[in-house]
Amino acid sequence: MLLAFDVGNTNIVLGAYKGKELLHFWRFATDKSKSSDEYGMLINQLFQYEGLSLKDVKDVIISSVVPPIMYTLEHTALKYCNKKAIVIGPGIKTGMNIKYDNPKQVGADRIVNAVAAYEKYGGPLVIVDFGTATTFCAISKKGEYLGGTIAPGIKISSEALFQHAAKLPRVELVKPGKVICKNTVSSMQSGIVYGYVGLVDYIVCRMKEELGDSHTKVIATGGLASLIMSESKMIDAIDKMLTLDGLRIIYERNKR
Ligand SMILES: Nc1ncnc2c1ncn2[C@@H]1O[C@H](COP(=O)(O)OP(=O)(O)O)[C@@H](O)[C@H]1O
Ligand SMILES: CC(C)(COP(=O)(O)O)[C@@H](O)C(=O)NCCC(=O)O
Ligand SMILES: [K+]
Repeated sequence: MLLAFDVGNTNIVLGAYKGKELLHFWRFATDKSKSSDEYGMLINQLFQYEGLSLKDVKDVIISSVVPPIMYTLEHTALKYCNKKAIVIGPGIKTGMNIKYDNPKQVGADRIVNAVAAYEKYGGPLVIVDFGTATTFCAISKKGEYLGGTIAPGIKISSEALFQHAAKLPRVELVKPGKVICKNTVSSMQSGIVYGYVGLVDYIVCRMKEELGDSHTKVIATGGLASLIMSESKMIDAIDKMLTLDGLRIIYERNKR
């Protein structure tokens, strides 16, 4: 069994693969104050609940955009799975040519998404990942990582709005159905959700123009993808498991 960790700034998504099959996945908070034993016990409990055993873990692979948690998670893998984790970074074969000024600067999650999406859908591609930040990545027809855009995430944008205005409450992220709204909550929901759809469609539209290929596919992933997809004119499909699948694919390319 392969244990794959996708460590984001808000959540860790953990997947257990048997070959190509995703047996189970779990999502828990990224908590820099948790110890390796606390993560070990958490994972052990999740495994037991599903009738799995940590003894069956053959390898561990980690993609992280949160450097300070890596020592802890690598230690968890060593102590509870008896494995040295494969960490996405220098020395790992991704099979993707990274055209960033400094390839080391690209978030590991963006590269992993790109590898999975190119393998599953082919290029050219735009990938939109709705996480703490919303990232847009462009992949060429021949599978090069060309670069992209980073925007503030939907949740943190809405938090900022309520934190900085005394009379604005925290609102649920849903579509209010109109943009001429007659109360504070709906007005904020309109600004956040429809405003965000505008952001996404504009960036994707420009990316397609820069790519210059009308066959460009647009794939969305991340927690809040479905909320935006339902209004967007530019997103072709949602693939919730993109990052975990990318980890599985990269693992296959680097098997020891
Ligand atoms: N299924 C979901 N429904 C609603 N909100 C979600 C869902 N999953 C994640 N979120 C929210 O979306 C934001 C981004 O989450 P996530 O995709 O896990 O980000 P990251 O990869 O940066 O950790 C978080 O604020 C999280 O609370
Ligand atoms: C842009 C990100 C913060 C997104 O992270 P997430 O929202 O998944 O937590 C992450 O990919 C990152 O830290 N990237 C490094 C900068 C870059 O990709 O250029
Ligand atoms: K992510």
